[in-house]
Amino acid sequence: MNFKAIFSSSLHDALENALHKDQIESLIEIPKSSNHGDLAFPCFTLAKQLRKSPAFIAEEVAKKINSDWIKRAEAVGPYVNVFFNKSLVSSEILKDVLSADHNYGSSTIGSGKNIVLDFSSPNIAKPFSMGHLRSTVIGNALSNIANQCGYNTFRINHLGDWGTQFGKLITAYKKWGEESKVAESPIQELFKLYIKFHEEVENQPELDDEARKWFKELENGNEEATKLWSLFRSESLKEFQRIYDLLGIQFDSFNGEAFYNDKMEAVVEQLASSHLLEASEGAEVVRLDDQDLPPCLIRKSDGASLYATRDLAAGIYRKQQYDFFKALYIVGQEQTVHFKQVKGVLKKLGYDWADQMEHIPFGLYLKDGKKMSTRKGRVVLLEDVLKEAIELAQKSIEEKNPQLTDKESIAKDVGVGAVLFHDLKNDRMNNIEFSLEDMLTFEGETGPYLQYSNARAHSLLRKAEVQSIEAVFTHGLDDSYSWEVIKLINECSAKMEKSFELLSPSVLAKYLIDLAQAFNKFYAHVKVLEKTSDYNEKLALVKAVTIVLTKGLNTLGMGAPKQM
Ligand SMILES: NC(=[NH2+])NCCC[C@H](N)C(=O)O
Repeated sequence: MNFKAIFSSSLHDALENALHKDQIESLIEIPKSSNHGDLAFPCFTLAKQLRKSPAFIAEEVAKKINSDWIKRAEAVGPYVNVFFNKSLVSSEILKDVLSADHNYGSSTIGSGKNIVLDFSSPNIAKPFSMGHLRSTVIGNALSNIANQCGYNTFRINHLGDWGTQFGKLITAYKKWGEESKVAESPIQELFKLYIKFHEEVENQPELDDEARKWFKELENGNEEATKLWSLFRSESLKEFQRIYDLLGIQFDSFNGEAFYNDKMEAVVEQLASSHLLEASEGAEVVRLDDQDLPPCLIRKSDGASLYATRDLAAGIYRKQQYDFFKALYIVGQEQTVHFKQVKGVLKKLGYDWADQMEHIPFGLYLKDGKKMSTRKGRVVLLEDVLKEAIELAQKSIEEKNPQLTDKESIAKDVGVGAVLFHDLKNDRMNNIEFSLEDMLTFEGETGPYLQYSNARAHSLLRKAEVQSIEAVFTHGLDDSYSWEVIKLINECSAKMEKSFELLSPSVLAKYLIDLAQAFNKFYAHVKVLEKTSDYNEKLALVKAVTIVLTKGLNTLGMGAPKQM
């Protein structure tokens, strides 16, 4: 139900075409205090046009407002304030929600359009960093939000599984590596080897040449190199998969950088034949001075390809494969220049669709105000974080609700949800202070608070012991607490769309907090289980809250347990 459209259409009739409908709609305001109505129309623009005082016009217009949905219109100074017919409107909205059920909130604005999301994309043989966590969580939520808006999505994990570092790793593994250790804890061992390489190279610079040679071998398909590389890759993937399983996140493709190994030559040739490739200190680059960007390095002096070369090939491949409406790259802000360069080069090749590629950056995780990094000892391993969150959730359930049957899976939903929500409620560009305690409290703007509100609504429905709620409402709800909840429920699909438009899950996250807060106020003031004449309506509202909260939580990538 579109409140603004109802009001503006009624205003349009009242104003006898003095203003255009769109113009009216853009002028309508939501009053700060609900004492001033649900919507208000300021009469200044009209006053100028008609050369009468705004207050006089407000009086005239208020008298002419006439709609079944609107209970009362009153002039207050220069404003026309309207109050909607709460019982009529709420019955209508509740009918909508109950009949749409879990489809409520979905829309079709994106139907027939494809969105490619490149997210998570950790680097093989390196720990999964907090930055990768943010990319994973934000990318997953954006993909779900896009689906709710009707878009088709393709979720791609662009694994960092190619590049000169694999030459280093092969060199180090051949010198110091042990197969059994790598099999036991692959990423830890491989990362150690990588660090050892960097220590040793200080005194033995020839190691660098060896590493370069091995990467060349790898690029040329040498059997030994390829075998080692696939071992590193598959062992690392196993570890990453454990994290994805914990998070409940899936991908459509794990085509990482290596996938483009046989697709880069074509791009390089195209660049050459378009006379875009220039020699620079033995390497080959594309100059982007005209875009105020540093040159994009395409090929090193030894012929090896680069990160950017692979992203160029990937961009072209994805356009062909998915004919995307948008290609989103959910990657930390430190790669801003890189993505500008990739787009810049593609545009120079005449690919105007490069404008449909969008880098979606995000801020850092901080610990005690400093960047949480994998290098300087401030490393926090993600799997440990998630496991600790789950354990803490389990303890709290054990204390609060020891008789629950499904404790383990609920603890997982709550623990993981806490970590996810702590991230997603922030505007994505903000830095986030990492604190497990803050994440896991049941009060304030947290994941557990949302999940708990939803579980509380479910528990009311269980206690009411009704088989099903009939969507036939004879009374309607007309108290102010229900009304606040109803108005929020009605915003569900608009919030989904806004979240996608701004490519920010925080819009949805904040909306869910508002809804949970309004519901908890309702719960505190309205005796839901008292068999009043509007008993059925109250239960319908509670049911509608569970539908919207569950939809919202799932869209953010969180579980929505019915009990906790
Ligand atoms: N198409 C891309 N470049 N995606 C992002 C890759 C992120 C990269 N593996 C990193 O960890 O920094």
